[in-house]
Amino acid sequence: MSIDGFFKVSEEYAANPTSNPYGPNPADYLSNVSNFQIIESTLREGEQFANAFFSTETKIAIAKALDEFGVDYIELTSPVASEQSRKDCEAICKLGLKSKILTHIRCHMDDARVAVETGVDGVDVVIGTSQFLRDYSHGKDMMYITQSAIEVIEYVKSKGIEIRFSSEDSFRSDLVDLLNIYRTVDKIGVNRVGIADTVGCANPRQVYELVNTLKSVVSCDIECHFHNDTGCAIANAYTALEAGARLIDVSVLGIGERNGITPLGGLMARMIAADRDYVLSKYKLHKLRDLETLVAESVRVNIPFNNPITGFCAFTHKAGVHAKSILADPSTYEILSPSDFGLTRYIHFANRLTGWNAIKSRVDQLNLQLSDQQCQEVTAKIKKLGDVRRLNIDDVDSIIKDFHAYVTTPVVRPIANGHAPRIPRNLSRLDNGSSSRSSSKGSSHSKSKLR
Ligand SMILES: CC(=O)SCCNC(=O)CCNC(=O)[C@H](O)C(C)(C)COP(=O)(O)OP(=O)(O)OC[C@H]1O[C@@H](n2cnc3c(N)ncnc32)[C@H](O)[C@@H]1OP(=O)(O)O
Ligand SMILES: O=C(O)CCC(=O)C(=O)O
Ligand SMILES: [Zn+2]
Repeated sequence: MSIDGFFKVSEEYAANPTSNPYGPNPADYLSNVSNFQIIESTLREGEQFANAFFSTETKIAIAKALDEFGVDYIELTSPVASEQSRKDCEAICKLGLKSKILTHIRCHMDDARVAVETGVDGVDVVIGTSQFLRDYSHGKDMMYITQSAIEVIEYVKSKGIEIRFSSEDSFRSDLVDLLNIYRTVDKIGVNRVGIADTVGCANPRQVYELVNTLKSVVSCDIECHFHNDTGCAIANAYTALEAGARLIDVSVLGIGERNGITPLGGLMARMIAADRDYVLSKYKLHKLRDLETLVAESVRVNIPFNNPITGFCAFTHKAGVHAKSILADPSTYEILSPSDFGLTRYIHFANRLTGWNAIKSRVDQLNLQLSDQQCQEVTAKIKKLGDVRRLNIDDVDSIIKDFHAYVTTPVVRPIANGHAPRIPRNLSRLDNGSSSRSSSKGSSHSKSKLR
């Protein structure tokens, strides 16, 4: 069965090699992988990140940057959280952004009354439905939850703005309870229902099943919110879209409660691999790095080294086998193209894992002429020094230049006959690893010559 499936996909791809084998499966009619929207919650969930404090000016700067990036919705902290939160919400509503502005409230009329007065385009209502939260958060039963949901939803709808109802801790809630309340709120006309993996316990299979089941019960859009406690937040978001959810909650760098939620950049990476045209048509990916830098600085963290897309080594190739192929065709070892994000690809050649193809490329960049065999010889010298210590570009360039000078200088050079060639002293010094020419200047990265 799975072997049949494998051959089928392969044949399709072989027949049309421009199609994307990692993209949405056309046979999956439920999938919204090519039709998703983003609810950007840096200014709500992100404000719940332990290190976050957003001044009004910072909130406005972030909201504008998110709008320029092209997110569909911007979700803001509840206006009842504090007086300044309410004023900031009003101020952001007055910016006239293209993204729709939402605020996030508890399922309570007091919160709803304040929210609708702020000028938001919509209200995201949430209430815990798991036994944990029913016992220890608000202490209400499902009957009470349903009645207050109906009251809040009808009130917000009467104000002519969007309303979403979400169950907090959905994956630890009783399925029958969940489907009953979602069916009820769908009938009274919510714009969206939300599923929230509040504690980050869900795995992709569970996500697929819950979204798929909910899809058969409601006619409105489904939004999903995934915490990343067990590292599944991006995979769960993608799977939710495959199962028919339409909207995903994200924050810049994934900031939020504990270790946060699905990150905007990581989701972009996942989605562009699936449907590049759709993602490029909607989102200004060249702005991602500046957006992440803005948020990282305001919450005083670094962008992680292994961040999708913007991590410092996200487009750096090192091993000789990889470098050779990348130089010939970047698709060999890249599923994402750095140029889609306004970024550059690097080949890291100053190390002992390098190969002669990468070194030949460096020789060309230095405008030197060495034969393939000479490149192999100089690569061996680089590896020798790389066995002894960490290298940088200056080390490699010196070895190459010295070798080049040696092989191109017309001096008498005894070769072969069982005798070792006479090596200039400086190269010999480098070979035994005692060079005093190591420089702290320059990184050990070189721009890929191709592209
Ligand atoms: C999973 C999530 O991230 S949900 C979003 C979380 N967001 C926030 O908490 C926003 C920031 N929060 C705040 O500023 C404050 O918690 C406030 C203003 C909302 C409430 O503050 P306080 O009244 O001092 O209550 P406190 O925070 O101690 O407790 C939460 C209260 O909300 C109630 N509550 C919790 N969830 C809900 C809900 N979904 N719907 C209605 N009421 C709720 C609890 O019963 C509790 O009220 P109680 O003390 O009368 O029992
Ligand atoms: O409103 C929602 O859907 C999600 C609320 C939240 O942050 C969570 O449950 O983790
Ligand atoms: Zn959350």
